[in-house]
Amino acid sequence: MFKIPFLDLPPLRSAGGTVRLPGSKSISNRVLLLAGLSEGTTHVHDLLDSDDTAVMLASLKELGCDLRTDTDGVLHVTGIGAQLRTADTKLFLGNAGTAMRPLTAALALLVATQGGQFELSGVPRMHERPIGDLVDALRGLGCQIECTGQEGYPPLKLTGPSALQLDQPVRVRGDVSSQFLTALLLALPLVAQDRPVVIEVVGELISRPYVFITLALLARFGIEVQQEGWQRFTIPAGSRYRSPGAVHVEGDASSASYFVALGAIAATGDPLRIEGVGHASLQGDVRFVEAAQAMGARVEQGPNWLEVRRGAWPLHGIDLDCNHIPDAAMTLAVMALYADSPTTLRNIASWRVKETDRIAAMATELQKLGAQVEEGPDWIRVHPLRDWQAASIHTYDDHRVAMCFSLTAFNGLVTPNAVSVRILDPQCVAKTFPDYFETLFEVVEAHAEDIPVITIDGPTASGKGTLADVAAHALGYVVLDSGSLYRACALAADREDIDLNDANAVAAIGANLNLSFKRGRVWLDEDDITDALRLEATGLMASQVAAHPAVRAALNQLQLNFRRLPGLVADGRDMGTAVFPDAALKVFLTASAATRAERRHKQLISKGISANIESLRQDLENRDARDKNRAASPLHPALDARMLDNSLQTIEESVELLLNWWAETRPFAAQR
Ligand SMILES: Nc1ncnc2c1ncn2[C@@H]1O[C@H](COP(=O)(O)OP(=O)(O)O)[C@@H](O)[C@H]1O
Ligand SMILES: Nc1ccn([C@@H]2O[C@H](COP(=O)(O)OP(=O)(O)O)[C@@H](O)[C@H]2O)c(=O)n1
Repeated sequence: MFKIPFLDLPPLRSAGGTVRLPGSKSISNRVLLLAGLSEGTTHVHDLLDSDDTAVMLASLKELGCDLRTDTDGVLHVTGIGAQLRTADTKLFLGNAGTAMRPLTAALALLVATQGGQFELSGVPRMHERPIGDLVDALRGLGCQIECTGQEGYPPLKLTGPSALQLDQPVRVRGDVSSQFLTALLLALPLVAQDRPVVIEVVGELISRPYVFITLALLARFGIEVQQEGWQRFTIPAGSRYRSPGAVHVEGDASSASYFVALGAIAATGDPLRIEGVGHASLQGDVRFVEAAQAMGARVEQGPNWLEVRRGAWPLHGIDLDCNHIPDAAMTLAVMALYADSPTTLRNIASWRVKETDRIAAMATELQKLGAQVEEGPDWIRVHPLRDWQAASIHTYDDHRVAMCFSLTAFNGLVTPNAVSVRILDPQCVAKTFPDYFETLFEVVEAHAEDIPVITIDGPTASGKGTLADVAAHALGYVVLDSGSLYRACALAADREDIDLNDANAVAAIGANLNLSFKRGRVWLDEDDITDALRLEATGLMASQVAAHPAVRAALNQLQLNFRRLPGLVADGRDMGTAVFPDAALKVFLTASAATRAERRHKQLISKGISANIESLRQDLENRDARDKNRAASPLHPALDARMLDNSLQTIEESVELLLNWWAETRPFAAQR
């Protein structure tokens, strides 16, 4: 996950390959609640690992469920068998609507029948998301619920016991959110032992596919709800939650929408294969596929997979009632930018009460890119965009805003003047798809020259590696420590007893280096060479082999291969002058010889390697001289490098300066 303030996406050009989707959020949290209320143990496979499921799991634990994850990642949930184990608890539910609504209903009924007190709260945004219709329905049954902040919104205090009146149908509004009905359907079996319980929906039920998921999962847990259309539901007398044993959670169909769109926009060669959802999925959002097809996507599907390619290009504008795919429909608003005519998405009033007011958010952010957008209370119209502006996209703590705006990075497919897109707070995707951006980068390609590079060159122990690591971390970029390649090459040659003056023999070793980088360690073939690499003796050998043009040529491609999405910070001697001459920012980092000798001394001592400061200084001055005076790629600043002497700076000060310089090169600096 990119835990950084912003992630810059350079122009992306094509897509292809295979994506395995994380588990569905809707299914995961419903399954968890049902397993938590059931008797017996449920073995949950492919559960989504996200903020929202973490909230539900923490709540179940608090309520006394036994949770265990085995080495295969299967979660074993032993439920409370509808019996409260704790009577007075506060639950913090973050911004997880899929936890707040059903837990409110279940706990309100449990305290009404068994006594106790629960307080349910969340983040500030959760306290702005209405829950009044559910509270009213539960109060109508006899539950005691207090809205401790504003009436109709969390936080809530649930107290009991209290008498329940179950002989009349429970009435709930269905036209604002189907989550209220889902909450009641999931919870009312708790009180349907002696008599059937009837729920009547007031108003036209929206988002029916989500209710369909609820009914299907209830059936798996032993509760067969009788349904009369979408207005009346009866939970039969004698209903009891029973664990079905194993449950496999489907891939998240809403998450699939970004990759379906990606295929429609950019899979011009191989298709984009999406594993985890298909025509047999329970989730209504798989019908996003039909909308994408209407816009031009070519889709093949099996029971649990999809393969998507570009069909029509540009895409076609559509006019669609999105009631059946409320979450996935946001993706259409971004696809609309690549269309040949305006796209109108209707019947999306529920967008206004999600993680953020999604109609307003989409309109504002699309306009930042230059798009013409119109909106109404329950609709949005997006016009095709050809004259794009680089933009910094606010994500409103809304995972879907972040994910769907990543697709705007393909603007170079409809304009010659491709622009980069900045996604603010990219870690908000943790709500449903923590590794979304990593997954995206695995199946998309950019032109190498579009992938931004920062180079940091300079003499030994000036702090290049340190600065490169911290800066790369802050930007979410890949790091190349080019010195380690020269060091590894020298080490490999030395191990084979090759004369380090034999340029061709060392170059042959360099061309076939089998290096891998795993969890901060460096491996040469089967050997962990991390520690050997850092020895001063290895540095000296590296400087020796680095003087051979043939060795430099042999290692060149290896270094270019590090230019990967979303960007690169490369440190060495000739990163800005020879390997990445087109880098957007080149820094030449120096510090006095005395300072550098002192730093290297401290560094070695801290690693338990003994060293003498005078001889270190002598060695580094010799190495500087050799690096500066060699014929092949000598150490010198690039003409367009920015000079940074950090002798008197802390690491933090150097990093801040570099990031400020970087911000100046970015097209959206003003919007930050
Ligand atoms: N600006 C700085 N101020 C103080 N110490 C620094 C600074 N930059 C780096 N160092 C320290 O100097 C040592 C050498 O830095 P390193 O990044 O390994 O240098 P290089 O990659 O240029 O050889 C490290 O222990 C590092 O913590
Ligand atoms: N891009 C690079 C990086 C390193 N090198 C050589 O490899 C040696 C070791 O590099 P390094 O970056 O690991 O060295 P330190 O600066 O960390 O001591 C340097 O002294 C250079 O001679 C190079 O020639 N070109």
